[in-house]
Amino acid sequence: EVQNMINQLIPKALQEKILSKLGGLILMGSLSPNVTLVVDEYKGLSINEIFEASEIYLRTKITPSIERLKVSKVPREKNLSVTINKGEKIIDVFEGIQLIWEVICIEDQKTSFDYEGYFSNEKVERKSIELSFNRKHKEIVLNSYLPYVLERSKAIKAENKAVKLFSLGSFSGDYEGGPWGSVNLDHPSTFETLAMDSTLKEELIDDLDRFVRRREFYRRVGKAWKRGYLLYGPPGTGKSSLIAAMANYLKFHIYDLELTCLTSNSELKRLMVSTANRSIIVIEDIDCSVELENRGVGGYNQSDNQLTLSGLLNFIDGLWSSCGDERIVVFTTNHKERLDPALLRPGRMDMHIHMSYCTPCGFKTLALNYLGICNHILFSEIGMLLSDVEITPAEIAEELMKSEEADIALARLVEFLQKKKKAKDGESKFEGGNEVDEEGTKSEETNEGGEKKANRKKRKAERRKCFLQQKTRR
Ligand SMILES: Nc1ncnc2c1ncn2[C@@H]1O[C@H](COP(=O)(O)OP(=O)(O)OP(=O)(O)O)[C@@H](O)[C@H]1O
Repeated sequence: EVQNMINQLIPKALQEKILSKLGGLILMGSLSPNVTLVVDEYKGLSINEIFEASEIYLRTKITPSIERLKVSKVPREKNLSVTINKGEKIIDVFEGIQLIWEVICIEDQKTSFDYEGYFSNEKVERKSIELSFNRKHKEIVLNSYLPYVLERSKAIKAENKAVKLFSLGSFSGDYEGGPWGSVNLDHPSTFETLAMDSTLKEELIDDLDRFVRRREFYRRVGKAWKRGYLLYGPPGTGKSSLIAAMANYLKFHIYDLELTCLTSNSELKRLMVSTANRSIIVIEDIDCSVELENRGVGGYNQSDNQLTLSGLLNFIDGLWSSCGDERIVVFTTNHKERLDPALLRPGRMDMHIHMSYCTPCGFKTLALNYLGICNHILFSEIGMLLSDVEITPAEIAEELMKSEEADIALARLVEFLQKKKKAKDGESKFEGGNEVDEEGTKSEETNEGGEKKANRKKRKAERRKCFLQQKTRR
């Protein structure tokens, strides 16, 4: 009754003010046993992170009894967003404590003056979320429950995030990524579909998991929160597919850093600082991207007017990596043996990952991906042939795509592998007779392949540059 009288006589806002002035000491017992936290949408001009997190968290707590929901979708977001409407209440339980959430919307008048001094009143909606619970649980709510809501919302956000591929020159029309243009990645590659050594795959997944959960560790030991991977192996063994699988697994955006588009360290720095946290910076074909070796490797030439390997490495290890969080850098190469020792030095790239020719185990993953089968009478023959010849997963994938019938596709694959084996047997006989000559020819072939690739990359870079220039002119 006393409580009712107080409620009738003193407005709620005034009650709260008195309570806070008295430190809540005197009237606490006689007033409501509940306390309400008001979470406004904005704090000044900035969005209130707790509001944002609560909204996301409450989406997962929607029950069938809720009558009014709001649904929306923003451009480029994959999923619809369903939230509770104003006035609706949601009950949550945390460590046995009952918590009541309510969405509140208050219409307000906003007075503004235009440049001629006329003022106008416009109606604005102020949104807030209220959280009520028994006041004796205040400490638990503030110290455990709200941090939990923040953590959960972060995870939910990450799950729903559309992974993007940022590159120089592939503009989607928006400039949110600064000099980078972006498209949704939509690459279907995942660790499940990736044909690679299963132990290595597990090691890599563990490494990534450890990396993302060690924010405190990196802070404690004073290391920038970044990880470097070097992927090496012949073309078509899945290096790009692995990068896509990593991005899909972590929900990190990819920045495809094409070094051949750049001319100086300062340009590189500008691009690197405009990359976002929780992203993977990819530098493909580092051995033939730019002639870094001729540009002052090892720190002799630190000029900002040139692009140097030392400039790149110093920046990755130095200032840039400490400007942000959760950075992953991936270098790929088809020729690890051609890399500058500075890149291979211990501590530079945390993990060297060899993407090999297709193994019998990798083949089983591909057969499951492409034909939907886990076993077949031809598997053992294919396994034996694969141990004899060097075939990339890309080649196997191409063969498996030639028929939807597993029997036909596998029979064709056997034929294909047998042909390869015959060719290889013939080659090795030939090699036996002309050992010295062949070695020379072989290394020339490899060099030629490398040069061809370098030329291809140069042409691609030229095209990108042209595109960028046109874009700037427009
Ligand atoms: N290990 C793999 N697992 C599953 N599919 C693969 C694998 N390797 C290659 N493929 C298939 O072959 C295609 C080409 O492979 P990918 O581009 O990933 O190879 P890469 O090693 O990056 O080649 P490059 O060195 O020429 O860039 C992929 O789109 C995929 O379909």
